[in-house]
Parts: sequence; structure tokens; C-alpha cells
Amino acid sequence: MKIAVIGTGYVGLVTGVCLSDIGHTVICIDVDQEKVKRLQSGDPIIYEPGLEDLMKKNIEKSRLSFSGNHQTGLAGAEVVYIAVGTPQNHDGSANLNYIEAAATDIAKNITQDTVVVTKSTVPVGTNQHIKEVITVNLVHPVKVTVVSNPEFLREGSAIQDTFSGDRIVIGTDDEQAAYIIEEINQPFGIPVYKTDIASAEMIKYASNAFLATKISFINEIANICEKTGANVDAVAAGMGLDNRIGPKFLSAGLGYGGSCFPKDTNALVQLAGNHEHDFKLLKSVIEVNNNQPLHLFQKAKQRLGDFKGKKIAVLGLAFKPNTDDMREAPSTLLIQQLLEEGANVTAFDPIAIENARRILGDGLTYSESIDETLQDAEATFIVTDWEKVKNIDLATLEQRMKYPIVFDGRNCFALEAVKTANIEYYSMGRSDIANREKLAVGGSNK
Ligand SMILES: NC(=O)C1=CN([C@@H]2O[C@H](COP(=O)(O)OP(=O)(O)OC[C@H]3O[C@@H](n4cnc5c(N)ncnc54)[C@H](O)[C@@H]3O)[C@@H](O)[C@H]2O)C=CC1
Ligand SMILES: O=C(O)[C@H]1O[C@H](OP(=O)(O)OP(=O)(O)OC[C@H]2O[C@@H](n3ccc(=O)[nH]c3=O)[C@H](O)[C@@H]2O)[C@H](O)[C@@H](O)[C@@H]1O
Repeated sequence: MKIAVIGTGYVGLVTGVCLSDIGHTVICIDVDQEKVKRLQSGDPIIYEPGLEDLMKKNIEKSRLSFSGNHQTGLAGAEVVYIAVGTPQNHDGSANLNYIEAAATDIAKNITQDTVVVTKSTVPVGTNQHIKEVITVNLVHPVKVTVVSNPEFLREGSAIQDTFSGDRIVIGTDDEQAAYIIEEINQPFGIPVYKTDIASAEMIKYASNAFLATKISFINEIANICEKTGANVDAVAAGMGLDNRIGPKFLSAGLGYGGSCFPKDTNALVQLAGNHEHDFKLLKSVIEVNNNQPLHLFQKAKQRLGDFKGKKIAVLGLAFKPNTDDMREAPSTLLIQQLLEEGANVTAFDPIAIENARRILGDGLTYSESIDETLQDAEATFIVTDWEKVKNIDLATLEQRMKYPIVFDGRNCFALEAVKTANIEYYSMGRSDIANREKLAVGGSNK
């Protein structure tokens, strides 16, 4: 099948690469000409495990190409995927400007009957709107069918998720179009769920909102555990044994970040509001999430008194491990707060520094070395649970830091291990481990 993909971000690029790998001829189009040049040279730009090799393999086999021109890119395409961004407007609603532009680009350049597949996350009703925009702007008298095919991949495991996802949702009112999209995806061997367009659009938002709810729920339980002496990790493990609940998405921590949960939860609240429904539950989920990084910050402030002039180490910048994506990363809020209170921040991340610098600027020191970051620090915040961070030898914290106080926002270490180490340790939803009898109380700390 000859396929064009509009937008080469995380979703468009991964979709294009994987569809080419299962044998389709794919051309990925982007308006960013610089990006297109780099993609043509085999540089995936984003960090995603396995992506670069798969991309190069399919470019070499002439199944995958890139274009900065819609006319060239859309010529002869039987199926066109839309994978452009749907960022957040000021009021929280989804910004559909890129979607409308892509729809117009399609209308002006297709010369044969086309199935248009929306991968981007869009509010209910958008596919209908896409169809209208295309119909109004069509240059050639061809038939266009729209299909909602929401994407469920996660950053950091996008390739794996595409090849072995739980389901492929196909929303359309056209049986033939549904059949074409099912056939395209057939080599993945993933169960297909067919439904109407509006329900497919809602499945995406409802899924992200539900996962976000699980995270905020366990974070609230963690906050109560801290007050009552229970251990949230034990609580989550015990809850997860119930098949109806399941063990996933019950890791307490600094809350969810990333390019999707924050914007999609806000968009769903807005969508509900547009239909006179006050989505109180989801509003609370968002509120709990916004407070979570500050909860750890307050704990640290209470312990240290103030941050003025203190070297504070931050381990992890990306919103989660295995990605360089800094969008809505909890590290941002925490670091901004630390800087505001006069801390000298040094932050470690193995791959997100370039993106972090664009958001956080040069008011802090960036490092790709954990040892360097910890050196002489008066407190350490663990923000992203990179394997490298989880594998830190606890003795290093004592050896490198001026005074080894750790505020672990991702519960990276077992309390039993911490008890045997000479560190003072505060985590999420678990008992504090002061170990002070083992430690000489540090000069600048209370
Ligand atoms: N990032 C993720 O993990 C996931 C994202 N999604 C959804 O997929 C959509 C895309 O997300 P990302 O890939 O993260 O976006 P992104 O922002 O990384 O990439 C979008 C790309 O589209 C290009 N673009 C914009 N307008 C264009 C046009 N008219 N023609 C050609 N190219 C155009 C931009 O230059 C950019 O390269 C969003 O709706 C998002 O909510 C869904 C599941 C996972
Ligand atoms: O729509 C999207 O963009 C995607 O959003 C999420 O994927 P992603 O944001 O890449 O990452 P997740 O692994 O879901 O993690 C999101 C955030 O939640 C946090 N999280 C996750 C799980 C958990 O138990 N606790 C927790 O705090 C992570 O640290 C991270 O900040 C969904 O998992 C994907 O299915 C969806 O396609």
C-alpha cells in the first residue's frame, strides 16, 4: 500500500517507520525543512530506542522516504495519515490549527480517492470537521473517507508498542475504509477494535484520562501513607494483585508529565465543559498532579530550612526514562522553584540536557555525570527513574555529597537497602529514614 504520513514527530515518524517495516511504501511529510533534511540523512532527531536502526534499514530498502513538500509527498498516496501536534490552547482546549492546515494540504494535493486516517489525539467531532475542511478545499473531484485511528504508543518504548500494542482502534462509518486500515495493520497481528468515529475519538481521551487518574489516585494514597505510617509501594503491590485493578500505573511519585497526559486531561475537561458537563473527578486528578512536585519540594524545604546558596543535585530531567522529551516534565517546576529560592542547582540527565536547556535556560549547571552532579551537594532530588539512577551505589551518595540527604521523587531504592546506608532519605508515601545517629549532622543543614 502507498501511504503518506503528515507530521514527523514521535507519532508520525514511528508510525511511518513501522508501516514501512511491515512492507508498505511510506513517505513522511513535514513542514519543517531542516527536520526533513536530517530525516533524509537517516537521523531520527528524537531519541527512541530502536528507531534509528529501523529507519535506516527501511530507507535503504527504498520503502521509506521523507519530503518537505505536500504535493510531492501526497502524489499517488492511497492512504494519508495525519500525525501533527494538537497542543494545548490557553484555556486547556486542544489547538486544532495544525490539523486544519494538514486537512487543507491534503485537499489541495490529492488527485485520487483517498482514505484519511487521523492518528493525532483530537476531540470528539474533529474527524467530521476534517472531512468538511477537505471537502470545501478539494481541488480534484475525488472521494475522501475519514478514519479515526488513535495512537496509544508510549515514548521510550514506541517501537515495541507499535509492534505489540494491546489494540488498534478503527473508528469510521465506512466499511471499505475500515477494511483497508485493518489490512494495512494486519502484519502487526494486534487485535483490532472497530467502532464509530466519535467513540474512537473518545476512547483515546478516556484511556489517557483513566491512566492519569490511576497515577493521581496512588499519589493521594501515598500522601496519606506518609501521614499514617503505611508504605505506598506495599499498598500498590497488594492492590495490584486484584485482577480488576492490576499492578500497572500504580507507581507513586512526582506525578505524570509528558506531551500528552497533561494536555489531554485538560482537553477532556474542556470538551466536557463545552457540553455543559463539569468533569469534577478529572479536575481533581489534574489538581493532585500539579501539587505533587511541590509536595516533595516542601518536604525538602522543611528539612533544610532554606535553599539559599546551597548546591542542590537533581538527578533526571526528562519527564520519564528512555526519552529526551522535556514537555511538562515535573523536573521543570521543581527546578524553577529551587532556583527561585536561591539554590545552586546541578542537574544530571543522560540525554535530555539539550531540550532542558531550551526550557530552563542557563541558570543552572547541566551534567551528564552522576558523580559530578552529586559532588559536594547538600541535598539530592531524584526526579527521573533512569536505570543509571536506580543503579547508584548508595555509598556513592555519602562519599560524594557534602551531606547525604536524598529526596527521592520516584522511590528508586528499597527502604531496607537505605537503612543500611549512611544517608538521610525521604521518598514518596514511605517512612523517612533519618539515619542521623550514623551521620555527623552537616554544617549548613539544620
Ligand atoms: N508523543 C506521543 O507519545 C504521543 C502523541 N500522540 C498524539 O499524536 C499527535 C502528534 O504528537 P507528536 O508526534 O508528539 O507531535 P510533535 O509535535 O512531536 O510533531 C508534530 C510534527 O508535525 C509537523 N507538522 C505540523 N503541521 C504540519 C503540516 N501541515 N504538514 C506537515 N507537517 C506538519 C511539525 O513540524 C512536527 O514535526 C498529537 O495529537 C499527540 O497528542 C498520541 C500518542 C502518543
Ligand atoms: O497519548 C500519549 O501521548 C501517550 O501517553 C502516555 O504515554 P507517555 O506519556 O509516553 O508515558 P507514560 O509511560 O504513560 O508515562 C506518563 C507519565 O506518567 C508517569 N507515571 C507513569 C506510571 C506510573 O505508575 N506513575 C507515574 O508517575 C511517568 O513518570 C510519566 O511522567 C500513555 O501511556 C500512552 O498510551 C499514550 O499513547
